[in-house]
Amino acid sequence: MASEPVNANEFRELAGHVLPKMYYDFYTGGAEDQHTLKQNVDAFRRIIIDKSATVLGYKISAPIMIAPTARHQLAHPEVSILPTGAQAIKWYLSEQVYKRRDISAQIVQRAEKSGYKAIVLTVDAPRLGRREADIENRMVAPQLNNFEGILSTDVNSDIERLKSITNLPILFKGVLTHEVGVLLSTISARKAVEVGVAGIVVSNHGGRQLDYTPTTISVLEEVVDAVGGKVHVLLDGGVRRGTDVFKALALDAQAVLANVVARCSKRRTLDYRNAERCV
Ligand SMILES: Cc1cc2nc3c(=O)[nH]c(=O)nc-3n(C[C@H](O)[C@H](O)[C@H](O)COP(=O)(O)O)c2cc1C
Repeated sequence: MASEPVNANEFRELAGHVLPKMYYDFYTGGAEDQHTLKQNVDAFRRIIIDKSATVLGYKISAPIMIAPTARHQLAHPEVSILPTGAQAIKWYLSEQVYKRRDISAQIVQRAEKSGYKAIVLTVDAPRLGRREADIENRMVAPQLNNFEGILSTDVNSDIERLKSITNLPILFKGVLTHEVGVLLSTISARKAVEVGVAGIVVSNHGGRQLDYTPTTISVLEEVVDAVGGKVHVLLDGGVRRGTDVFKALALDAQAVLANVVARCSKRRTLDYRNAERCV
């Protein structure tokens, strides 16, 4: 042990150095051959967690992706350059779809040619959020005057337009609710499934668009339940630690299980390990 103990095993090892053997053995020992005691620990050790996940048919080593963020150049002129050897699976983020099919087609085809594997359509940014710090700092977004009237904000038309120009899977980013209009998001999980997206990102744009929307982690279960396993569900917002990822995964699993239980409710007993039999 190098310095201070950092886990239970190292505390036990330290105790072995400082306690009389009689007391150390009393605290740490088991019955007879101590087989069960060792087996308890070994049983956990034998379980190897495979953290990999599959998204849109691509295997990723952990269920973690990087959310799109604009204007990296404000931090550093070269900061948004992807390393040549990057193993990343890139998805193209589209804030808006253009009313003119040829402009949309041009952009999407460029993304396809550059090896992007999906189109992510941000559905919670028909206009920029009121960011008061930006107002105070006079950090005014460049006006997109040239685009006036050519951007669409109608999700139904957007998805049809996108589908007509690409075979790439399409995801909606910015879904917060299962039903249209129940909460504040313009698009619900059910609607997203209905119009044929491959996945949705539960997101409130990191709280940068509309204040007082629900937190993403609080609506995850409802959304997972609503899509019933038909499309991928991703989440962003407030994820700051690896344990946050596992909390989200746990809620996701809970929602899936609840869904299965609901569908199996007519059965007298439910074998959770074979729950898919009820589906
Ligand atoms: C500086 C910044 C710029 C962003 N730009 C975009 C953007 O252009 N399009 C978009 O869909 N989301 C954008 N987002 C939102 C992120 O994709 C993501 O939804 C959000 O940051 C997640 O919340 P978190 O910051 O708490 O992790 C941006 C976020 C930040 C912090």
